Amino acid sequence: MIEALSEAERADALDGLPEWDYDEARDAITRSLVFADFVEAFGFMTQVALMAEKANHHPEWRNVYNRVEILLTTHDAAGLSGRDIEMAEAIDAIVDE
Ligand SMILES: C[C@H](O)[C@H](O)[C@H]1CNC2=NC(N)=NC(=O)C2=N1
Repeated sequence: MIEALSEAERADALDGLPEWDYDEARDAITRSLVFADFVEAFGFMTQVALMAEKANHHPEWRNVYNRVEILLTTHDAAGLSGRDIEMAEAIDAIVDE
């Protein structure tokens, strides 16, 4: 069982993730991305999917044409955990490639 982050831990982590918003209702973080077209969006999702599978930590997400909305939370912790922070950092690195 993994622990959800405390409020102070969350505030610290979010300082380092300026592209992510906190969703209080879900105890989750979200990021919205817009790509040039569907191929770019789905290429990004493919990279994230392979990384997520390796990490055994999976995003909740939605894709509409060139837009991808991502929500990260840890089901095993019923809230935001360090695993979500690591995944957000890894997603940011893929976006910035
Ligand atoms: C059994 C397996 O380890 C769990 O179901 C993993 C898989 N992927 C997961 N993904 C997310 N986002 N949260 C989890 O708690 C989680 N748990």
